[in-house]
Amino acid sequence: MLSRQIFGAVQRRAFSASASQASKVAVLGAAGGIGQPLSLLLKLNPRVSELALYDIKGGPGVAADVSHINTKSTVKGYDPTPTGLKECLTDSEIVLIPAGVPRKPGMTRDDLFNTNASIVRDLAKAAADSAPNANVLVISNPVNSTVPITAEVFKSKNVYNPKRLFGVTTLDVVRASRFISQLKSTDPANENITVVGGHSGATIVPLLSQSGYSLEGSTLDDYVRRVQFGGDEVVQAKGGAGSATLSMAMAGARFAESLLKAAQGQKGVIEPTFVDSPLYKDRGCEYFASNVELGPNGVENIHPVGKITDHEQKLLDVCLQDLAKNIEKGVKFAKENP
Ligand SMILES: NC(=O)c1ccc[n+]([C@@H]2O[C@H](COP(=O)([O-])OP(=O)(O)OC[C@H]3O[C@@H](n4cnc5c(N)ncnc54)[C@H](O)[C@@H]3O)[C@@H](O)[C@H]2O)c1
Ligand SMILES: O=C(O)C[C@H](O)C(=O)O
Repeated sequence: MLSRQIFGAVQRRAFSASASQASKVAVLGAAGGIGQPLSLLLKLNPRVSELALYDIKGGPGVAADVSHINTKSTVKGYDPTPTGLKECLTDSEIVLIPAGVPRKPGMTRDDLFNTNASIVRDLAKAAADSAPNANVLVISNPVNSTVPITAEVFKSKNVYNPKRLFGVTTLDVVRASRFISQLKSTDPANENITVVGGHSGATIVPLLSQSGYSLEGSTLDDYVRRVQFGGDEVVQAKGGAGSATLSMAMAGARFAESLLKAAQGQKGVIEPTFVDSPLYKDRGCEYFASNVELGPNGVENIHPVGKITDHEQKLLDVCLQDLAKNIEKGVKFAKENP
């Protein structure tokens, strides 16, 4: 009885409000380090009515396990075949993609490109064919390049809708908020630090000044570095067994929840995300992460970066140079390897 009360309270805290609308959510890579806890969190979300789990290995097993949780949604695991993938994707409102290999110590996210680019390309092809109107949430790294790859695939099949493609950068904001709360002894739940740019190293630009903080000198440098290289902290600590999975699952579930809230009519839902953006196209960046208001059609309004300090401007200038190269690499790959 007590455990039911505790579970209910946790569930209500994690996902407020109930859903009236049917929402099928698919996870591609559902048996992985991120995929499993992400599937668990989605099963706890009352806004999800149907959970579709696909992996090249172990999808049905994860689905059987998660399906015993006593929430209303149905859960199905699909066989690792083209038909299984097609059925998993069909009628999905949201498709989350955490499929691909994670980093080991000493690797950059770009070092994952050779393996993950083709995995994401092939899953994007299947999504473009079977779920062309879904919101596609790319988690697989390097996000700065896998999002452009996904866009090129959708463009090649004439179904690209820039309002429905998202690189998931939520974890950067989660970290930036947590790390400032540790420095300032505040409640991290009340922190929401804006982070713009992309999702790797110097392309991750926290804008502390916009939350009224003014760290100086090495405290500022250390903070920025920790946000930019928070992923490496986890990769090091796991010592070869992968990268962030649990915090990422929370971040991915939060982003999916925000999209569902917006789709179900809630106004003013804002999340940071890496999208097709007008902000820095003139600097070679077709895609850029900033705060984005979500709506029933996906992207509703892309917020500009706004007022920043000279220090933040310098970080942004470095970011844009790296980001343009990462984006170009993804576009080139997709065009040369259709
Ligand atoms: N965006 C972010 O903030 C963020 C955060 C953490 C990790 N990541 C990235 O997410 C990816 C996954 O990380 P992980 O720790 O879950 O890795 P993992 O190896 O634990 O899991 C990956 C899963 O993908 C599956 N997979 C591989 N190819 C597939 C395909 N073609 N179709 C379907 N499934 C396939 C594997 O079988 C495996 O179950 C990595 O690229 C990692 O770098 C991104
Ligand atoms: O660091 C990684 O490789 C995984 C992820 O992008 C992260 O930020 O934790």
